[in-house]
Amino acid sequence: MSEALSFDICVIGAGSGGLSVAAGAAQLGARTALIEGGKMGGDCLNVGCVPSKSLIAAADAAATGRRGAAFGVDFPAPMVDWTRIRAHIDGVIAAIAPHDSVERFESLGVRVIRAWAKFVGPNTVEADGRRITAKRFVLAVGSSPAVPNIPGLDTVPYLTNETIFEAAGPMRHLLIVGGGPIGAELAQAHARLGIAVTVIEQGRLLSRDDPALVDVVREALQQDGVTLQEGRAVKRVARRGDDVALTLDGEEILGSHLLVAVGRRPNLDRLDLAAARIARSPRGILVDRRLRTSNRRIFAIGDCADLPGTGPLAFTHVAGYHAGIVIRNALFRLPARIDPSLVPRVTYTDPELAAVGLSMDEAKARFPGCKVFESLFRDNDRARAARATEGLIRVAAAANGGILGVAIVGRGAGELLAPWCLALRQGLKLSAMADLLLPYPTLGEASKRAAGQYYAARLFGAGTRRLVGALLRLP
Ligand SMILES: Cc1cc2nc3c(=O)[nH]c(=O)nc-3n(C[C@H](O)[C@H](O)[C@H](O)COP(=O)(O)OP(=O)(O)OC[C@H]3O[C@@H](n4cnc5c(N)ncnc54)[C@H](O)[C@@H]3O)c2cc1C
Ligand SMILES: NC(=O)c1ccc[n+]([C@@H]2O[C@H](COP(=O)([O-])OP(=O)(O)OC[C@H]3O[C@@H](n4cnc5c(N)ncnc54)[C@H](O)[C@@H]3O)[C@@H](O)[C@H]2O)c1
Repeated sequence: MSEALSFDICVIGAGSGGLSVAAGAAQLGARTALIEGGKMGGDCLNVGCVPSKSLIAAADAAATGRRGAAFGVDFPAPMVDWTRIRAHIDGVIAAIAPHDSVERFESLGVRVIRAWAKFVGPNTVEADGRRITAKRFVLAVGSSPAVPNIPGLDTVPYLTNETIFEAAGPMRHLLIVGGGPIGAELAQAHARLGIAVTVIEQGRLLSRDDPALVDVVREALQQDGVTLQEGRAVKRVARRGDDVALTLDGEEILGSHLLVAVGRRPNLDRLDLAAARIARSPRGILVDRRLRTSNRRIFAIGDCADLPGTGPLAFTHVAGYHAGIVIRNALFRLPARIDPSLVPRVTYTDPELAAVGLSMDEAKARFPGCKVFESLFRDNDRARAARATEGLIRVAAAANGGILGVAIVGRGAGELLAPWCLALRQGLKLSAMADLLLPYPTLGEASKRAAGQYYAARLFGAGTRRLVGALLRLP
């Protein structure tokens, strides 16, 4: 007979979302179980954010030499040693891994079970031959790379985010299907490390972002040597000797390696959701803004959750945000709800592309008096000194100065977004940013400059001039 275990809260999936819930619940005194079938740390640590940002850092080092020429400092062409790059990536993962380890979670009082979990009833799962019941379950099972239905794809070897980092090495020509964040980041990183790269995107590059800002990224990718085929679909895939051949309306492109990066699908196949009466959509487990599933004792968070009416929000910080909402709902019985409009995102190309709040078009459509203010990096003295003038900040504001959305492209855009995230979260107006006293010269002054435009028309308008004129006439 299988062992029976009972908990206050049982978390399935030890990735960004599940680990946060389990750590929080155990430290609040709840009897907590954490079930993980794959690697502790999930996608972000093992095959997502951490290895990708580590590879990008190596690629940035390779690009530094080229940037030097603009200042009169010349470097020899970079020598790329892929064995050491792989060791660097593995080293970063290994340095973070203890934080996500079984040992750490057991030391916090969590019962960690290394097995795949499957529902056998509305409040019972089975894992590793044990029956586990809990008052609350949290599903944090993440997502996997989607595989497009392209004839011939199953006849060739192809890479995904799950295999590309361990395969990191010299490649003659990397073909990437998909120009979303994964395609764009990895295309630039590989190109900077000396590999020929072609991206085939059926729509446009980074289609969720402001087209004018994406233009700046597109230009940078092309300067790094990436060939972009936008608005083109792959009709067929075939082997040509050692190469992979992609057919796009008549033309054939040959490459030595193929990376598929066309989006995600939720990891739901193993769970038997029907046994727990949990409703799902093709995009994931259906949740409300409290992250409750159709079974009110079960929550779903992170990449596997689908909140109708919002686009995909597959980010590590979203999984962490969800975890905090679930802790409040499940343990404190507070009706906490997520606010998807506060979710920021950064694509770590160089220059970076960052955004929070409404897009400029959404803001104009939803707020009739909305105005968009823009500040260019080329007008910022720090950007000029660093010769990093390709960038801009756009801010959409309501007629009363309320901040509706911000989008930034440029060096360090992700860091520049932080004060805007704070402003949106706190419901601050543009005056808060315009009033800031900032050190000179910093890139942050570009944000202040964008905000200041809202007041410039009023400050230097006829009314203020009349007032100052009257005051000047006083003795
Ligand atoms: C290449 C790449 C780069 C990325 N870069 C960034 C970035 O820079 N910034 C950012 O914010 N986001 C980034 N992301 C997205 C980020 O990795 C995910 O949004 C995040 O990992 C989602 O966390 P999660 O907890 O929902 O799922 P995961 O981290 O995927 O964890 C889910 C876990 O559940 C386990 N599991 C699944 N089913 C079961 C089951 N039945 N029983 C037991 N265990 C199960 C899995 O093995 C997995 O370990 C990137 C993603 C990729 C692929
Ligand atoms: N910096 C970050 O935060 C970061 C980085 C990487 C990934 N992520 C997360 O991971 C998610 C997945 O990333 P992604 O880039 O795989 O997915 P995505 O859905 O964001 O982009 C996929 C792209 O592939 C294109 N596409 C789909 N089918 C195609 C086909 N048959 N041929 C050509 N193009 C095709 C789509 O038009 C789309 O532009 C992201 O949405 C994001 O949430 C985040």
